Amino acid sequence: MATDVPGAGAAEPAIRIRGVRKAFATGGREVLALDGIDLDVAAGELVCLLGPSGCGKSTLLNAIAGFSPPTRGTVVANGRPVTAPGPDRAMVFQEYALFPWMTVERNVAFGLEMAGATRQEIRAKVDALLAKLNLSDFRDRFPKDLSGGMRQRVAIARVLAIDAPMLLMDEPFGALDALTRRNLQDELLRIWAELRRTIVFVTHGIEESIYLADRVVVMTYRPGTVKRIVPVALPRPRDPASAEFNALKREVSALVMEEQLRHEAAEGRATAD
Ligand SMILES: Nc1ncnc2c1ncn2[C@@H]1O[C@H](COP(=O)(O)OP(=O)(O)OP(=O)(O)O)[C@@H](O)[C@H]1O
Repeated sequence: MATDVPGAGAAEPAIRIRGVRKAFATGGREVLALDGIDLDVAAGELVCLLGPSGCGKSTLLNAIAGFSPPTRGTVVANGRPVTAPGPDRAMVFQEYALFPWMTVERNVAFGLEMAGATRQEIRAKVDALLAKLNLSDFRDRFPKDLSGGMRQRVAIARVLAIDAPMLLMDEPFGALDALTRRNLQDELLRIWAELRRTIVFVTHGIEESIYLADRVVVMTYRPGTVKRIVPVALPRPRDPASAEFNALKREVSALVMEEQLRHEAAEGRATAD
């Protein structure tokens, strides 16, 4: 089917977003968070949603997750219209979302227990995931005894345990220091290369988006629309010090900066009102 929708190709995409608009009513006022979003994400693709605070990245991710349906437009994921959260779309949040009263092992096993897996299946899968994420020595610890990076690893292991074909990640590494962040980015890329899940990753880190993504979707400040899609054709592992990486970083920074300035101008107007 001929189409000019960004990302649209011959194969059925993993995510098909058409005409999505999302308005929130707050204090008698309407906030238009998203408008006219058209986007396709291919199966196995890693796409970053990038833009300044308030441009609607989380709102769009929540619409894909089924947490908050759009006011208008449609989201189809894995061939089915999204009307509610589903086990085919696993979410990873910035604040880990672990059960504090469960050990690492139990946290990772939880989704499998809920799905009715046998004790043997659970044991095999949890062992493999803990090994994959370098957590085997920490299986009996509680979240409070782990660093932020470790907790986020547990959160990722937990989501991988349920075998969702799609991972939706909302600034998952935003609270981590630079070194831990790079480590987890590398682990995510390693796991993604092995398992080839579809990943939609929200960030406001320009370097992070270019380091990770097949395509960076730069969004406009309110209402959030797709401003530009920047394909990142650099081979992995990517070198942030390389000339090619920096050329892309300059291009994406300029786009984000335009929206940041619009954001500041809008806030200035709101304060003056
Ligand atoms: N439940 C809500 N009620 C009212 N307004 C909301 C609600 N959720 C989001 N908004 C507004 O919609 C806009 C987009 O918010 P959203 O959180 O999606 O942006 P974001 O790009 O993810 O920002 P950040 O990077 O700060 O998380 C913002 O102006 C926000 O205030």
